[in-house]
Amino acid sequence: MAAVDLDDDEAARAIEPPVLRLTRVERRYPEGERWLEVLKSADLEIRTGEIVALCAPSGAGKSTLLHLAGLLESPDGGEVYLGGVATGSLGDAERTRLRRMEIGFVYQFHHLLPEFTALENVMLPQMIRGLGRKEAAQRARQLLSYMRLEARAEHRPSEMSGGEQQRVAIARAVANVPRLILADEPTGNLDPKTAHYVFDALQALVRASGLAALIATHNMDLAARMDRRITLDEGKIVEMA
Ligand SMILES: Nc1ncnc2c1ncn2[C@@H]1O[C@H](COP(=O)(O)OP(=O)(O)OP(=O)(O)O)[C@@H](O)[C@H]1O
Repeated sequence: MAAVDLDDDEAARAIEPPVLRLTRVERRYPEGERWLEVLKSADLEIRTGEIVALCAPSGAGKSTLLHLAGLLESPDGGEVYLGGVATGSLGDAERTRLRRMEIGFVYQFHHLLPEFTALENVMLPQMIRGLGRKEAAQRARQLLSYMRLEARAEHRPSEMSGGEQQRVAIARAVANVPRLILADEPTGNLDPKTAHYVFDALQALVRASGLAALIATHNMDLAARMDRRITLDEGKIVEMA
């Protein structure tokens, strides 16, 4: 039998469970007297190190998929696994704990707290998880400097550009060392050049920290730079060329 030649990293990745796995996931919403079937037997696997673009027309179910992957909603059928853990049978407290530990969210609008500085915004999720102020500040400074924002650490969101605010939001999303980044149009309100710059920062962080990311975007130039592209077709997840 021919030996398979894998390097150590590849071998480790092949053994470990996918960061995110959906099997035969269903989600429907009531629509008058009927049901709107948004996801119908949707399957997906995302592994460590992968950045996957989610490209689909408006209303196809991108946010629904991100909410299910982020344990913000539960499927009507099928299973969502995070790091190999089947989440369907978990109670609310366990789902919240897993979400806080494993997932970082990035939205189209940064949702930074306006009265806090960039540094404090990145410190906050860590302090909510129980880290001391000093350690949280140290990690926040590291992340901001990784994002080339050290000079903006003491600025409030209103004193920063859109691209800078979004880079702070990315630093905040990874502050608790999650395994998965879920992003909904993270560059949707940025000009094309800034969008690429923000994506560069996100990509570098995902690669450096061994995360995975699922990024909903309408920007096909950005999608082309990601490892894989998926779309939604009649409630199923389909790989794009
Ligand atoms: N809570 C809900 N109750 C009823 N219908 C819903 C609910 N959430 C979403 N929908 C419907 O499900 C479909 C998919 O919505 P979703 O927000 O996932 O799409 P999307 O691809 O993210 O769209 P967009 O790109 O416009 O944000 C839409 O037709 C939407 O109206």
